[in-house]
Amino acid sequence: MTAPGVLLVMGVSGSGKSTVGALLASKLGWKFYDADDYHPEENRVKMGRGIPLNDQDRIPWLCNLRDILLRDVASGQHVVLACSALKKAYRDILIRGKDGAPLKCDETGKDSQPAEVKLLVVHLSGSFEVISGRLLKRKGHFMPPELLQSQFDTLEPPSAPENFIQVSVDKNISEIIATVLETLT
Ligand SMILES: Nc1ncnc2c1ncn2[C@@H]1O[C@H](COP(=O)(O)OP(=O)(O)O)[C@@H](O)[C@H]1O
Ligand SMILES: O=C(O)[C@H](O)[C@@H](O)[C@H](O)[C@H](O)COP(=O)(O)O
Repeated sequence: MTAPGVLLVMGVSGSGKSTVGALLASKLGWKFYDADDYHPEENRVKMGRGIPLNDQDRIPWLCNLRDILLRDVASGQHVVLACSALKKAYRDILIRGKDGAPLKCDETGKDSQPAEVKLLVVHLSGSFEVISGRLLKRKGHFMPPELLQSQFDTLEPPSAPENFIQVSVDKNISEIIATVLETLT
């Protein structure tokens, strides 16, 4: 496959996004962003209190991430982004922005290419039981395991025509990394 500009490692809380994303970026020599680091304080406080985020909380956060991706891709930088991106509309924001890809203008002011980010979605998919077991063991994280059910309720797994692969979280980390790297070659 032609290498995408961005690998989006997505899934519910505890599915392994941060672990897998950081390792993939290191193997590929790509830049790594963990979307958790970009949540405004209000979002972190809300989740910390056990209240799930809603669209209003997530959309500005996703728009900010989209701006970061666009900037990096425009400068030729390849990126791995670990981000829940639970709904298709959220992934669309990362790819095309909130109002669909605005047209980029060239120096003459004429419209040229839409500013779409070429992105491969890696969906880390698993059962509630396996993932909640991992969350209960994870220490020092602001996200309470009690929010996992709402994450599953919100999740819209990627489907055609999205550019995606689904990888089971039942695999060990090395197998997950190998599967993604094989897809890229
Ligand atoms: N494939 C896996 N097999 C076993 N443990 C895993 C796997 N992926 C992640 N973990 C563990 O599960 C926990 C949640 O992973 P993490 O990367 O924090 O998930 P997320 O970023 O999606 O919330 C961590 O303790 C991590 O070490
Ligand atoms: O969209 C959301 O509701 C959040 O982004 C959420 O999905 C994310 O999982 C938290 O930020 C916790 O972080 P972890 O995914 O690392 O548990």
